[in-house]
Amino acid sequence: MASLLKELPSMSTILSLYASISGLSMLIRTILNEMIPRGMRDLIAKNFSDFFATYFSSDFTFIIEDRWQAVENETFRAVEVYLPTKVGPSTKSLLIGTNDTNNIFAPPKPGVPVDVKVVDFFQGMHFEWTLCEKEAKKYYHRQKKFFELKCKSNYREQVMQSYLPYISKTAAAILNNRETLNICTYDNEDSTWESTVFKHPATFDTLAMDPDLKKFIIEDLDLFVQRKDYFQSVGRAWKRGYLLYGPPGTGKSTLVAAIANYLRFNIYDLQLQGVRNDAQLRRILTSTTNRSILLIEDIDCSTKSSRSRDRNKNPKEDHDDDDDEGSDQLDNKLSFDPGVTLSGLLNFIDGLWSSCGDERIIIFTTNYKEKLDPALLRPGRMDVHIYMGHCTPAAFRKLAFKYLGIKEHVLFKCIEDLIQSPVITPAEVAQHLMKRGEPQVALQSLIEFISMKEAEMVEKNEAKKDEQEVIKEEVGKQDEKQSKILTTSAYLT
Ligand SMILES: Nc1ncnc2c1ncn2[C@@H]1O[C@H](COP(=O)(O)OP(=O)(O)OP(=O)(O)O)[C@@H](O)[C@H]1O
Repeated sequence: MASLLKELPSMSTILSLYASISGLSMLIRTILNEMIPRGMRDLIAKNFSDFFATYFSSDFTFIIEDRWQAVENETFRAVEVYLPTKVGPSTKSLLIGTNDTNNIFAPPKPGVPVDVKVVDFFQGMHFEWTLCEKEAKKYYHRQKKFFELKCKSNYREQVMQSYLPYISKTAAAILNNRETLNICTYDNEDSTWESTVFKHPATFDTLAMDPDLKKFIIEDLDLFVQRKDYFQSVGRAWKRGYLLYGPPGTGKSTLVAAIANYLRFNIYDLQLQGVRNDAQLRRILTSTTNRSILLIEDIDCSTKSSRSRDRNKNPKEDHDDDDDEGSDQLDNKLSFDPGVTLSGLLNFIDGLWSSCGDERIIIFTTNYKEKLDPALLRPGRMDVHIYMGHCTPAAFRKLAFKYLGIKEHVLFKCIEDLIQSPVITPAEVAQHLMKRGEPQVALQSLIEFISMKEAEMVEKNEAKKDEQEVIKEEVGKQDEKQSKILTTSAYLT
């Protein structure tokens, strides 16, 4: 111990060493202050402190689950779109595949496999992403997916303020420029939306319909996507409902395809028949993503009309129906499934659940608007009602150009005269124009078809007239009989 104390430097040596170090540091500081400008000095100091803070900072993990408070988590969706673009050499495996069933040569798209680390750099920060899966507690619940984002804990603020908004923006740009759209149908067994590539060639340009109506729809869609702030300021959900009605083959489905292609929105095609109850309907609807179209075709088959078909099966229901005839019947069960109500559906359209999700288009189609429940037609429910009617001369010219590549023909005048009255649908016109050979052959066959349909219609109308005459005569006879009875009873009293 004594020898150890002897080896220690003396107090005066320590003091003189301290004096020399502080003198040297003052000299260095003075030189640096003289030579390096203030801005540069601050930057160096900041980088030094950042480096030490990062180096000694502990790790932090963000968890981004696929659902957020009962709805789809848009942050999860954004990361799902963004992350495959960051798969680099440090990633150990890659998920690849394509859902383009129309094209077996379609190049596979990359995806992020479960439990594989993906590294990303943003503004000098280093991030590690992993997609994880959590087993469902019950066999009929779907597996939960979530992303883990690992970073230094002092990046937290920047992740929230800049990194995640940057990811959302990038994902939106990727989705906007995507080449293919998806159409999704609900798989009841797996309780998920199954998607497949949607490659419908219909556009507003190929759609044969009244030019003013077409212009109106395009302007309405443009206005809708531009008015996020407006919807917020008037306290309405950023949604737009379209009811397309008209006879079969007039282009309702084609218009839906044209809208999807125009807006670059995916389509969720929901068959209400398969939905068990309102709770499931809510789950299905809240698991659709933003910037999408919810399509429910033949909505009339889900309401009053189909229920009346079922009446024959259940006389008790028949009795119930008679009681509330003419009312909104909001709480009546839809016929195909006693668990789904129209009110459940309306709740999502303009009720409390309507605020779930942004930038949604809801489209109902029907061949029989008159059969729809009045509750569905009330102002404010479906914003725009669009009638898709029989083929007009303008629509015919559009189809002729589309199918035959001609703008004029000697037979056009004859066809235009024939279709002044609503006899033929665009689908029927298209069917004839698709015939192989010279345009003359196709147009001739179309003329014959329209003439035949017109003759059929005249015949039907005549038959109807005759029937009405007979009924009128019958009613007249009944009235006469009744008045005789009344006169007799008046005499008797
Ligand atoms: N207005 C139209 N413009 C262009 N093509 C049309 C039009 N209407 C119908 N067609 C053609 O007819 C076919 C059937 O049309 P579509 O399925 O869109 O009719 P729909 O009104 O939806 O019929 P449904 O009520 O039976 O579902 C389409 O494949 C399309 O090629």
